[in-house]
Amino acid sequence: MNQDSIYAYTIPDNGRVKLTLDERFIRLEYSQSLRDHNTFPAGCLSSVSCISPSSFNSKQNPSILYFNILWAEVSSALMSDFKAALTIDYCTTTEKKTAQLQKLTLSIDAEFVDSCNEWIQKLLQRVYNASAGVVRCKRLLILINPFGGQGKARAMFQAESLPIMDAARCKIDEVVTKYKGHAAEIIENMENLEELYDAIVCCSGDGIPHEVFNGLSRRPDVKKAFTMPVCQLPCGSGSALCVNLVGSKNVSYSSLCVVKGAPQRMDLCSLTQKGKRYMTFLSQTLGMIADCDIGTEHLRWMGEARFTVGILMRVLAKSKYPCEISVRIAHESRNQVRQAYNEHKLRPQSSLPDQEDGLPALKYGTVDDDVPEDWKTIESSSLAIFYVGKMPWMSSDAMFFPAALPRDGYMDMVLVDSKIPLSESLKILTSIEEGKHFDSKHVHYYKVDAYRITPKAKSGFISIDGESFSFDPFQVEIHQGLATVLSHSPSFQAPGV
Ligand SMILES: Nc1ncnc2c1ncn2[C@@H]1O[C@H](COP(=O)(O)OP(=O)(O)OP(=O)(O)O)[C@@H](O)[C@H]1O
Repeated sequence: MNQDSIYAYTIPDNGRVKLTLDERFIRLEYSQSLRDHNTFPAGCLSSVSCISPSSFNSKQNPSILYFNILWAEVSSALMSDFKAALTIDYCTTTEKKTAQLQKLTLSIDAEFVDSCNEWIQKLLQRVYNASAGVVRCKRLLILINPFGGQGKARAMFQAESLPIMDAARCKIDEVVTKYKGHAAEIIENMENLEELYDAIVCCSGDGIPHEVFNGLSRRPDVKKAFTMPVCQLPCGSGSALCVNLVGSKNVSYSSLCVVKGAPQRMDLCSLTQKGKRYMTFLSQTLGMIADCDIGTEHLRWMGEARFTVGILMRVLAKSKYPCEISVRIAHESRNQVRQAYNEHKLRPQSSLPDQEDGLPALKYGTVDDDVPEDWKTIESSSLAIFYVGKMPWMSSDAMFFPAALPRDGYMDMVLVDSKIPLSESLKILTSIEEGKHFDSKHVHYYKVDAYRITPKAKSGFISIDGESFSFDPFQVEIHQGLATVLSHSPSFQAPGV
């Protein structure tokens, strides 16, 4: 027998199955009699149900992608007829990035238990690629916001995520947040956080990751704290962190990606306002978008649709938001932004500057200091959209920043004036889903590394990572690769520019 192959038997009909470790998947070959009768192993109702469509070779030779495999083991208790049970826990996945937990149970001859265990060790090395930083049996701190989204976060976690994490032998500690700010407190104050857990999983919208990054920034050993990977299960009305890292709003598929994720560095920004310093990982906005985000709380029951409805109402009303923006622009024209995107996309993770001890010093001071002389100042009495983002998708139907990259050291800034024709505003609005507004001449798209915004209206909304902030001037600057996220891919799940 090839050492990458083992033989097992289907239960109860005892058909012979050869399982071979291929490059990216286990190949299953059934004996002729099974193929003739079109029967497949228990836990595998048909050839299609036990494979991922992308790895489907033929009906006769189904396969299970290593990425989809959670665990495998041989039971120590012998079954009847001197046989032991081999079980493989895995997920079937679809092209739309949904996942369903499956279990394949086969029997093996008792005399082959040792060689089967050796085969399983080889399998698990491929399933969890340690050299790529993938940790098996992860110890996960799950932070659940019971009110996130439509209040279903806990039930979603229990039903769709926990079975997958259990099957992957993860160690789960669940904490339900009790009040706004609780997640930040937990992260700031937990002793030995970095020794206890392999990742923090936010079972929520984007509010809890925002709190987690701020909690990490307040820990005594900031440098070490920011090596803690953070990720999200999409259980809120806005779950942009997950949409960008996973490319799906399916909780089961996102759970598979948590199990298979490895730490990846990501840029994080500092924001100063009214004498305080905060961390922001996703976005800052004032004007129409903030109005729709914060000003549509009464439409929360609509889920993500509340953003779309809110924007449409304001575009039709030609709402404007006077402000002064001072900005340090790195790439201004569309061509420059495209070129920067393509250069940075290929840059390896190892080229990041070494992180200093403690929270990085602010290169450009705070919002209370003078604006640096080389910044460009834009005064606008008719601005409609001021939106700055660090990730392409702001929600699963809005790719506002198609050129955003995880660690290029820039934020992407979008400015749109309210004076453009209504037809153009509507065109921009309908092209945001696929990021096509990037090419509109009415959209100003910059890559920037720092800016300040001063609202000129008496009242209004400011939204930072989807959280409501005081309607006062604030200043933001980027820290390249400061944070760590847990992701199965080093890139964002967006097509780019
Ligand atoms: N137990 C709690 N009670 C009240 N608020 C809470 C609680 N736990 C967390 N929060 C706060 O709820 C807010 C929204 O959280 P989250 O982002 O998870 O949900 P969401 O419904 O998706 O919201 P959004 O889409 O606006 O981000 C955050 O500010 C968070 O701090």
